Amino acid sequence: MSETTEDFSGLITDYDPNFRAGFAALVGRPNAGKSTLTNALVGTKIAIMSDRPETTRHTIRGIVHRPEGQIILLDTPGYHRPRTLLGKRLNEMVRESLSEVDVVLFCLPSDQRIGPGDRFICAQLMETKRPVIAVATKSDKVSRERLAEHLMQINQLGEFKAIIPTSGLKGTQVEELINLVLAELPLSPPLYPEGDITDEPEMVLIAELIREAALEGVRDELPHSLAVQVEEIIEREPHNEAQRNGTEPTMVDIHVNLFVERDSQKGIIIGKGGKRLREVGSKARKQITALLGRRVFLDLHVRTAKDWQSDPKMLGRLGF
Ligand SMILES: Nc1nc2c(ncn2[C@@H]2O[C@H](COP(=O)(O)OP(=O)(O)OP(=O)(O)O)[C@@H](O)[C@H]2O)c(=O)[nH]1
Repeated sequence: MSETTEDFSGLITDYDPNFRAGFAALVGRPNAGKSTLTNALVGTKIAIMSDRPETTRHTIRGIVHRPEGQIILLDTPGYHRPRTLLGKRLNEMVRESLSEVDVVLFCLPSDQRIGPGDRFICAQLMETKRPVIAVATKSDKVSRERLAEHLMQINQLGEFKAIIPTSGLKGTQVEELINLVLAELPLSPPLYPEGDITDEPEMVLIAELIREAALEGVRDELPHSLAVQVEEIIEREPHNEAQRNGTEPTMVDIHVNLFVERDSQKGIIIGKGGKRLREVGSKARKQITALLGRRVFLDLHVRTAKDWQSDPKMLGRLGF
C-alpha cells in the first residue's frame, strides 16, 4: 500500500508501518551554520541567513520529506550569555524547544576551535538526555587535516550518537546526515502532509524577510535593537473578473512596524529623504510577493520604542 489518505481529522491514516517521523533541533553557538544547514536539509530558503551573529530570533521549522520518514526541524536561536530580558527569554526558548525534540543536531563549525561556549552548550545537551548528533559544519572551509583534528576534538567533548562533517553551503554529506537523523526518530505516521515546508505563520516569515532587508548593509549595533512587527494583513476587494471568480488572487495590504530603541537608529533605517527605507520596502516586497504568490502593498512605519528589549509588555507584543 503506498497510497496515502487523510481522514476528517486531518490525520494520515494509511502509511508504511516502518515510517519514522519526529522532531530535530539544531543547536550551536551563533554563526555555527545552523540556518544554512537547515536550508540545505529542507532544500528551500526558509531560515534567514545573515553574516551577523544571533539574528535567528524565532524558532523556524522546516520539514524534510523522504519516502522512509519525515524530519521536523527546529532552527533555534543560539545560546548566549543573557544581558537583557530578551537574552534570558531567548535561552528559555532554546531550552523549551529542546524539551520536545527526538534528536539534537549540535553544530560545531570546523573553521573554529572548540571553546568555552561550545562546552557550555554541550553540558546542557548532555543533561537533556536526548540523543545528540555532532555536526562538524562548514567542512568546505578547512583542510582534511584540520577537519580530522576537529572531529577528534568533538569526540572528546561528549557522548554522541554520531559525529559527521557536513557543508550546508556545498550540500556535502547532507543526505547522510538525514539518514542518521531518521534512525533516531520513532516509528510514526507522517506528521505533516507532503509538500509542507514550514508551518511557521506567514506573519513571522514576512517579519523576518523585512528584518533581513532592513539590516542589510548596516554594519553597526542595529541587529539587537531592531524588531519587526506585522500589525495586520488586509485582503483587498476583488477589482476584476478573474479576482471575482477566484482564478487570480486579490492584492493584500501589509502594515508593518519597525521598532528601534533610539531616534538616531531611526535615521539609519530611513536614510536621507527616506531613500533607504524605500529600498528596504522594495526588496522585501518582492520576496513577500514570491512567498504569498500575490501582489502586495507594503506599508512600513519606523517607530522608536525605548528599551523594548527589557520591556515585558513590548516583548509580548513582538511575539517573544
Ligand atoms: N563556507 C561555508 N560557509 C558557511 C557554511 N554554513 C554557513 N556558512 C556561513 O557562515 C555564516 C553563518 O551561517 P548561518 O547559517 O547564518 O549561521 P547560524 O548558526 O544560523 O547563525 P545564527 O542565526 O547567528 O545563530 C554565514 O555567513 C554563512 O554563509 C558552510 O557550510 N560553508
